[in-house]
Amino acid sequence: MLRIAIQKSGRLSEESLKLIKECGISFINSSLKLKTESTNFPLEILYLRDDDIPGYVADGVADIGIVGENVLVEEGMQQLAVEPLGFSKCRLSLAVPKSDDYSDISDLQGKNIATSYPNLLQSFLDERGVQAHIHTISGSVEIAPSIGLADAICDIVSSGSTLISNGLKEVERVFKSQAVLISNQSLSDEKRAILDKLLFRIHAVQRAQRAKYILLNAPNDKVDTIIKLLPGIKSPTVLPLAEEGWSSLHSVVNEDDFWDIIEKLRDAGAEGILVVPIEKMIK
Ligand SMILES: Nc1ncnc2c1ncn2[C@@H]1O[C@H](COP(=O)(O)OP(=O)(O)OP(=O)(O)O)[C@@H](O)[C@H]1O
Ligand SMILES: O=P(O)(O)OC[C@H]1O[C@H](OP(=O)(O)OP(=O)(O)O)[C@H](O)[C@@H]1O
Ligand SMILES: [Mg+2]
Repeated sequence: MLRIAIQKSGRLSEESLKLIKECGISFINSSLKLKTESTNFPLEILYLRDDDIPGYVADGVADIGIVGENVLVEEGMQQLAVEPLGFSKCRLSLAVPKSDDYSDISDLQGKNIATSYPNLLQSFLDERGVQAHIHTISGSVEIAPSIGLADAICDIVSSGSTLISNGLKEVERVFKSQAVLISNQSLSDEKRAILDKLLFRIHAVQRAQRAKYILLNAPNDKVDTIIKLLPGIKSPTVLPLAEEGWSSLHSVVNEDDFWDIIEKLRDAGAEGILVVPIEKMIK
């Protein structure tokens, strides 16, 4: 049995649970139970505060975990990282009151900065030769300038709406983060084998998230031109349509190239283009 620690409630919880479910791992989810066992995979889930997850994984209380890279690096536990998971993307940024004249980082020399990430902030300031007073608080950081607690803040930003609502503007990006899978460094062979199985499933889910299945119809004389437009795929499926002189082409395209390709395909004579999500993709 492998033990995974995930955040009980917060910005990582929903996506962490979704990933586990998309891997075909079932469990009974109750908001009151802080430990559950999967009914069809050797996995036990522990629901914890995110800040505690790296420590528990390092100590072997949990075998693996999902946590923000910002927390992992803040706690000096980068060595536990297995791989990024592509969700809970955000940045750690410095912000000042919107009416401040800010030109560069030297403006923060000697200032008070409130943050929940003192280590990440300290190394950012050190690298730039700026000395400031770091005031560590555990939450509601954006309130600090308006109550006279600090001149600036360093906190998580995603859409930027919390900053705007609190009369602040983002002035420096300190760290880019996303959710990361972490693991204890001395797993037994049995646990390592379960982790490999889980990683195999995670990769299939991740590959599918980036890919779309595309189906289109084209006159036979356009098929060769259209095949050349489909990137990265050696050989798309070509099937004859019931209508004489027409074919149906099936292929997989990357989400990032999607709109670009769709336009080119249409210009090349493709019709009835269907784009369908893919649930799992095994190489
Ligand atoms: N607005 C956001 N958008 C995307 N990701 C975010 C956002 N805010 C935080 N995160 C990421 O999610 C992680 C957890 O954020 P959250 O705000 O839920 O933490 P918390 O309040 O410390 O939770 P806990 O109660 O577990 O200690 C952060 O460390 C960061 O990596
Ligand atoms: O740029 P935005 O999209 O506004 O997101 C940023 C906010 O999100 C996080 O807080 P959260 O809402 O998770 O609450 P918390 O402070 O209680 O953790 C973070 O601490 C910021 O305050
Ligand atoms: Mg926390």
